Amino acid sequence: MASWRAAFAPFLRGAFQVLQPNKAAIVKEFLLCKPHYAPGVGAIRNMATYERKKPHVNIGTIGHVDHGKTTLSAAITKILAEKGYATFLDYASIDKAPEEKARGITISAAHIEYETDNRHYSHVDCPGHADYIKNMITGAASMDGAIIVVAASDGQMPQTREHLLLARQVGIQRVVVFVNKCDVVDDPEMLELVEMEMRELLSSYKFDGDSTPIIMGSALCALENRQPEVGEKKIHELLDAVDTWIPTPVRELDKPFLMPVEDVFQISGRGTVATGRVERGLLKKGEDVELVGYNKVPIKTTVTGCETFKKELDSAQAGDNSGLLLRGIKREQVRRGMVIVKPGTVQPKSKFISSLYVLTKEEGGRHTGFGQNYRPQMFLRTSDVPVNLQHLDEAVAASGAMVMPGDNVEMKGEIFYPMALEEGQRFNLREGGRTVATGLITRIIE
Ligand SMILES: Nc1nc2c(ncn2[C@@H]2O[C@H](COP(=O)(O)OP(=O)(O)OP(=O)(O)O)[C@@H](O)[C@H]2O)c(=O)[nH]1
Repeated sequence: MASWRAAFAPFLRGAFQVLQPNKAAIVKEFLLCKPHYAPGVGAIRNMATYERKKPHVNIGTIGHVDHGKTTLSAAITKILAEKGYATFLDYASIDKAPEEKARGITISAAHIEYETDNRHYSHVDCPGHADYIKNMITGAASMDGAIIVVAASDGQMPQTREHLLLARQVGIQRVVVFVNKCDVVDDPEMLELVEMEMRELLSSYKFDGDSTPIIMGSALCALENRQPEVGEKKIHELLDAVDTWIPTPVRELDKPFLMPVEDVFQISGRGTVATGRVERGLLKKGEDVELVGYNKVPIKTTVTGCETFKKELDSAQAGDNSGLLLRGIKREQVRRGMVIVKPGTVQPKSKFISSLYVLTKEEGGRHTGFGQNYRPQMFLRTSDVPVNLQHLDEAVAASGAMVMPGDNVEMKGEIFYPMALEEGQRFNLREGGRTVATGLITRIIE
């Protein structure tokens, strides 16, 4: 261990010199083996090679604030660590949010690595607080399936519903429900009610409400080694349900490479690393790429290193949670929301036609309608940019017609930056801290 640290000492010192003290502390955390925190960011040097022995799946915990997502994430690593399938991460090392908030930097979702007998997982623990929903969206954007955590003591709450809706919108087909805190609820009727209401809610968001596995347990009991019948046993049941109910996605390996950027880091002496989940294709170390988004002309560069969870990858491929080391690129040139693509395959665009569904008040949306030139924030892959919306039909626009909550409409959109827009892509519109509409790009105009 000592020699390991000694090897890194000059590297760490270099990093600290160029960074503000608070940022330096964060970089130190990345480097001193916190593999759950940023899957693609290690030192990209002298590391083990990642072996693709099991199918890889991206999942995560979603749900209302304080319902137990972080406790459950910690409990999963504890139970799997006993089988040698994970590194045990206690609650404090996963729950970074308060610390990050105090430092005034973006609250991000924490990534955790583990495996079961059948699959290898990257797990993201999404912050539940409504203020952090933006990060939940980008976290969920990289999930293939999710564990929705709902406390038996509260039942479903606003973010239970909002997270489920967003999960649906970012393309998650199946979720598993973990009804947590069952250690403090004795009344079987109350548990039955929570289950029944969750099944109804799932169906209302077009998940399979009848067949979705619902596990009743206690993450805290599992973590604290007590009441194994609601603790450890239920974590095993949950993992079995995840293994069997959430399908291994078919990855689009034969398409041109595309990875939306979730985060960017400067590794002193090495360069800039962009992390994210590869959406499609395959990229080998040494290949040229372009950064598309926010600029009219894509930025050209070469990927000189790929890694996942501090292990080196020969190639980053669809589904991988990766970090890509970009040659000759400054930290400031890369932004969350850009995409890294095979050169020439994606052009930045800003005008499109979309099919929109406007959420009702009951779904957490607006109470009133909106008219011509409505300007909410558009969330697309990992980006969020302001958008201007207009009626397609000029006569309708001239009449001053309003779009009302509950409406399905076709509208023209223009975003304020050229981004990697594609037909068939889903997005969300948000305003004042809530999701107001969900949409689908049906045609690119320009
Ligand atoms: N009694 C009981 N308490 C629990 C259980 N699981 C979590 N808690 C407690 O509930 C509180 C919230 O748990 P967290 O894991 O932080 O909840 P969270 O959903 O991750 O919260 P955010 O990250 O803020 O959205 C903590 O005080 C936990 O100790 C459980 O199974 N039983």
